[in-house]
Parts: sequence; structure tokens; C-alpha cells
Amino acid sequence: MLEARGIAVSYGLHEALHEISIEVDRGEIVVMLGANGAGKSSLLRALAGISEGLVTGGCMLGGQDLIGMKPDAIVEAGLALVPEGRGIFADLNVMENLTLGAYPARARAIERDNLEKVLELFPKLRDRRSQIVRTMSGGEQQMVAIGRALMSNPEILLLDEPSLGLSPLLCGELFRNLRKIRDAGLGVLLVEQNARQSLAIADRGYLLENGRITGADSAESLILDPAVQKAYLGGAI
Ligand SMILES: Nc1ncnc2c1ncn2[C@@H]1O[C@H](COP(=O)(O)OP(=O)(O)OP(=O)(O)O)[C@@H](O)[C@H]1O
Repeated sequence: MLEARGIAVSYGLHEALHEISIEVDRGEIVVMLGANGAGKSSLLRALAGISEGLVTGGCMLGGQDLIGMKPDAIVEAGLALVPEGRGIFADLNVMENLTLGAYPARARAIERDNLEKVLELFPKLRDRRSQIVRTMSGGEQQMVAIGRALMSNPEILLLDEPSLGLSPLLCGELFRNLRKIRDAGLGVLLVEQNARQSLAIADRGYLLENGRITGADSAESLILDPAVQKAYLGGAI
């Protein structure tokens, strides 16, 4: 269980996040909805130890407080981030990217098994194992990015707008894969502007406005909430 308590992030005098408390358990998809600039990326980057701002508060995972830890140690503790823009090595091939993901000690001993799981989840990557990533389509690159994060054997996977730039067809495939990852027992924290599709696969959700959590509920209730429909679903559904 990931338990963030009272997280605040400031960039100089600007406090982008105020007192954020959220939880993500294994085996659930939690979506964080918020408009542009609400602070979604700031939160994920703070949890992953790569914030450019000043981060305060606490975030427990497996008995350790991640805040203040180095990014590598946070991966070792079981948290993996797929950043916006994917964070892959574009000049390396698929296998090289996946293998690099298995660098933490928690992942090394089970690298082969993990690789097999990733290639089962994304069969296309098996066929394209030698392809240089920059020559792949956006959807394929997203698979490499998620596969690489999964290779670190995380307990909790954070995804920053993974559907950005994908066609509706590929979005559908992406969200189906996130369900499979959840069903394999991982906790998934998904930051998305694609509210309709992300609420359809999520178990729970939070609303983030101007750096504050303004709502938290089951995905079913959020879909039916008139304020959510107005702000994120383009009116009634
Ligand atoms: N490195 C930074 N330096 C200064 N201000 C920043 C920095 N990163 C983010 N901010 C500011 O913090 C606020 C939240 O930004 P953030 O990128 O976290 O929002 P977001 O919800 O992810 O937005 P988007 O959906 O547009 O990506 C914004 O006002 C932004 O300008």
C-alpha cells in the first residue's frame, strides 16, 4: 500500500500542491483527474523522487518513507513511474530498454520471469525485440515504456497521461492492458485527462484542482457525479 500524507510541492514561492493525501493499494487502479496545471505531474514526480520543487510531507511504501529518498532507492522500494513523454531510450532497441528496466536488486533475480510476463502482456514487443525504439509508433513506444517500468518489479506503477497522443483504438488497448496489470496484483495510479476511459477501468478516483484534492470516490460514483460530468466528461453521459 502506498500512503501519501500531507504532500506539498513548492516551486520557489509558488505552492503547486497543498496537503495531498492519497492511497493506492495493490490490485487497484486509482485515477487522478485534473485540468491542465492542476498539479498532476508535480505529484507523480514528487512521489518518484524527481521533483524540481521542494517536497514536504510523507509517503509510505513497504515501511519506508519515500520522501527524501533518491529516485533509484524509490524504484528499489517498489515504485515505478512511466513519465509523460515516456522516458525511454529512443536510440536503443526494445530488448535493451526492457533489460535496463531490470536494474534494481528487487528485479534482477526474477528478470527472466518478468521479461516473459512483459512479452505476454505486449506480444508485439516480442516480434519487435530488435527494433530501435525511435522508429516505433507512439503506441508501441508506450508499450516499451510501460514494459520497462514493469521490469523493475514494482508494487505500485505510476503513469503520467499514458494515453496522450494515442489514437482511440490504441487508447482502448492501453487501458485494457492497465486492467491486466492491475489483475496481476499491482497498484496503478493513473494521471489522465481522458476521464471517460480512465474512469471506466478505474476502481477509485481523486479530483485535483489547483493543487488540492477536492473529491475522492469510487469510479462508479465519480462517473455519475454531475460536477465530474460537467468538468471532465463534457456534460451528461
Ligand atoms: N519545474 C517547475 N518550475 C516551476 N513551476 C512548475 C514546475 N513544474 C510545474 N510547475 C507549475 O506547477 C503547476 C502544476 O503543474 P503540473 O505540471 O504539475 O500540472 P499538471 O496537472 O500535470 O498539468 P498538465 O496536465 O498540463 O501536464 C503549474 O502551475 C506549473 O506551471
